Amino acid sequence: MAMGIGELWSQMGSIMASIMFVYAMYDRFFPPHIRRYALKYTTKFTNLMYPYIQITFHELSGERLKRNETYKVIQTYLSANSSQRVRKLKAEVVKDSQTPLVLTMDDNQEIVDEFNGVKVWWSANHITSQSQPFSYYPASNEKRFLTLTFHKRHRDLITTSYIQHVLEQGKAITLKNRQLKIYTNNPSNNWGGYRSTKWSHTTFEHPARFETLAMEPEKKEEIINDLVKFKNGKEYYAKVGKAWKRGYLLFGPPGTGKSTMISAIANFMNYDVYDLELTTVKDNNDLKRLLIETSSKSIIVIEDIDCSLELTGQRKKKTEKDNDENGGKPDPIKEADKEDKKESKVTLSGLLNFIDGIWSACGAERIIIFTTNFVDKLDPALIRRGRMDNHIEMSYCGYQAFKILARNYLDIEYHHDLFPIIEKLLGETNMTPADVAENLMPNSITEDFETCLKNLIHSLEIAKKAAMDEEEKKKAEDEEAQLKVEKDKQELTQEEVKVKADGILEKKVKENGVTN
Ligand SMILES: Nc1ncnc2c1ncn2[C@@H]1O[C@H](COP(=O)(O)OP(=O)(O)OP(=O)(O)O)[C@@H](O)[C@H]1O
Ligand SMILES: [Mg+2]
Repeated sequence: MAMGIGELWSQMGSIMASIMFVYAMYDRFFPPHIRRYALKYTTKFTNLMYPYIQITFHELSGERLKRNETYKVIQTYLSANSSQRVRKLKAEVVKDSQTPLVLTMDDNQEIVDEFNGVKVWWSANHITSQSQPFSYYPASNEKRFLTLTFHKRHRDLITTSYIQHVLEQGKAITLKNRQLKIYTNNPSNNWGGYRSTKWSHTTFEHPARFETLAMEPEKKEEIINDLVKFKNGKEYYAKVGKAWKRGYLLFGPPGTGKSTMISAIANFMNYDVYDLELTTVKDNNDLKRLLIETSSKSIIVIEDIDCSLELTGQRKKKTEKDNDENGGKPDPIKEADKEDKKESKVTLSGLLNFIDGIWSACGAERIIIFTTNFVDKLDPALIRRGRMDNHIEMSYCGYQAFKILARNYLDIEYHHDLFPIIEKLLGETNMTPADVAENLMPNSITEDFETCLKNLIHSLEIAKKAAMDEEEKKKAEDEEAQLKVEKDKQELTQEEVKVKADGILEKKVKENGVTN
């Protein structure tokens, strides 16, 4: 294109001026019907001569003049792609974004974009209207719009592929820049009030990332690959006819990083987190209503699923056993706990429906995560593959995990002489990453990293000794219990001999009649 769009406009301007002059003449000398006729044909003529097509995107649309999402998305695309080339920019504060100040092109500025070798021109404009319509937004009689200009021979390419490309890119940038949120459900009992909402939220700013998460590198890699596959799996899920969602079960002792892993996943995927507290959900119906109000690209988390509700078969059996241990009487503390949970009537089948019933089809690209300290307590139906697709064990700190913590907390990137001792001790005792991390933190600003490593060795030795003592105590208790069983058995045998002897005697008495 030899001629710039600005130059072209100035030429068009002089053509239009001549046309206006002719109109003015018409206005004076010709009646209205002739003028209308002339206008129709001059417009046709101009369109024939002008080889460009223009599309406008207005900032406000609809009867109530709501802000048009497409306008915002295009603005985001333009400011990310071409704002460096514009001289006059406008700074705008954007809500819920990591980059709150966004620079967009100012009025009457022009951006040239290229798509598949085809040039297009974007310009920002406004018109000032006289009347003041009703609007949700601060009073303004300026109507803003973006104009896209392109040659008519590229009409198909631009109206189908290019606009689609701009919207997709703009949305992706908006998502990437958005401020993540963490939601928690309000108790169902409080939903009725004026302007009450089912979820409350705040910004999610947890610093956990996969790089700082202490676990075996191969396992971490596997999880990351699984997440990437899920994120890019839109077509795959559509092809196999499955709802685009994935379930993760994180299990392991306290302090092994289950909650930290959830934050790392949220940051990695750029998803919001819905932290679902089941005990405050009244019934299955309310559970469905909560699900409907979650958005796509989110993680729904139920922490400590084994404690959330009486969802497990085993738990019920355990309660009965507890009562037996209590001489048949119910334990008052556990009874009070049960009373608290009675408020919630969410059932296992309600939860299963929530996860993969027809309700899970509303919205897409969602991850559901359960965490538990006791995986064996859970009902198999709840965690079967297909529901919880990926079972991840978060275990005690191994040597590889320790090296990540040493890098995080002490900036040790290389091998240290004390590492082999730590490696040996970690192999001999169970210490959670939370405890290892705690030991690696300097107790005062004067403590250097070597002292921190020695502190850890000291704690590991104490833990090892405590574990050995515990093991010996358990062994002694087991032996004692075994001895008791054998003694009881012996006593029982003597008793049996006595009963047998009594029986024989009785029989003889019966046979011989009353003895003298
Ligand atoms: N694998 C880990 N990598 C990095 N830091 C960890 C890891 N595990 C635990 N931590 C540290 O320990 C703290 C507690 O960990 P976290 O809350 O994730 O444990 P958890 O498994 O969720 O425990 P719980 O079962 O009690 O909920 C975290 O704030 C983090 O600093
Ligand atoms: Mg936790």
